[in-house]
Amino acid sequence: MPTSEDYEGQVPAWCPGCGNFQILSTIKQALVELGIEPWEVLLVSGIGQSGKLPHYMKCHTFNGLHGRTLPVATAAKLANHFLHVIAVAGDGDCYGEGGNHFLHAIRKNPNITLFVHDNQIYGLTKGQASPTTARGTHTKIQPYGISSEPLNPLATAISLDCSFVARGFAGDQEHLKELMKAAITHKGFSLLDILQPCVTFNKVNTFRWYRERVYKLEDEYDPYNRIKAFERSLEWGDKIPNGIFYKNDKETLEEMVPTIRKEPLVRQKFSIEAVKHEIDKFY
Ligand SMILES: Cc1ncc(C[n+]2csc(CCOP(=O)(O)OP(=O)(O)O)c2C)c(N)n1
Repeated sequence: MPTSEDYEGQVPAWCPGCGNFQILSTIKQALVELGIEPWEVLLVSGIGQSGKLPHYMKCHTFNGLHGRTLPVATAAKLANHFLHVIAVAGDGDCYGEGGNHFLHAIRKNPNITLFVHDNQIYGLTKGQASPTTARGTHTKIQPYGISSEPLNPLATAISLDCSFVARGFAGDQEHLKELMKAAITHKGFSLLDILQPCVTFNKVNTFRWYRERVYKLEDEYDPYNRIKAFERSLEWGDKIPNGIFYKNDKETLEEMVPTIRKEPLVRQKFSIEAVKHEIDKFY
């Protein structure tokens, strides 16, 4: 069985008090409790403070371009679907620069896990607005206030019939760990949006601000009811629900590709005849 030390990477270079520390230690705890060995995991990221997370863990890692986390993660999963592929991204990285990929990864439904460190700001580049920044927020380069409506990632994902949609809070690690475990073990594209205070550039959505508002979805809440899930995903303000909002059991991308059903692509011998044979079957 793996231990947390097996996953130990470099010392993080984040600001003291950053919510990313809790996310990092919770990912390690979740993987250890699931009995997943470091060599069975691929962590993929783009660019940002959150994008640095794979450097701080010892497992397979890929640090790609800003916004391109999901195409890399999807390709890796198709190449070796025996790996647990976990993509980590910031709200800017995933919903802004990578917004197009976010929509289409949900539609494709590869069996990968996505953790979004949602601090409602661009952290690495020092505090510009991201797609989840509240309307009217003032930043150093948006002194008149943000004019755009914030993107609601959960509502967007549910509207696209995403296979698993959840939200957690970096300040409640026990609950976050259970959500991470559920997301990793779910078969299908799993989104876990994580409320992650940025102590340096977001002075509004602080740990205290969240603690006063977050609550867990009720035990009797049914995550298979898509319409109810959509309604709950719109709740934001004085009360912010966390938990598993929605899930379904639909077929994954890998299951729909007949050539990799039995054996991952990386373990197959490449032969042009075999490829021609597969193509001929369809035409
Ligand atoms: C294509 C491209 N556009 C812009 C940048 C500059 N850039 C690097 S990180 C970043 C924002 C990161 O914010 P977010 O994804 O929310 O992550 P955080 O740092 O808050 O964790 C930007 C705009 C870049 N590296 N590449």
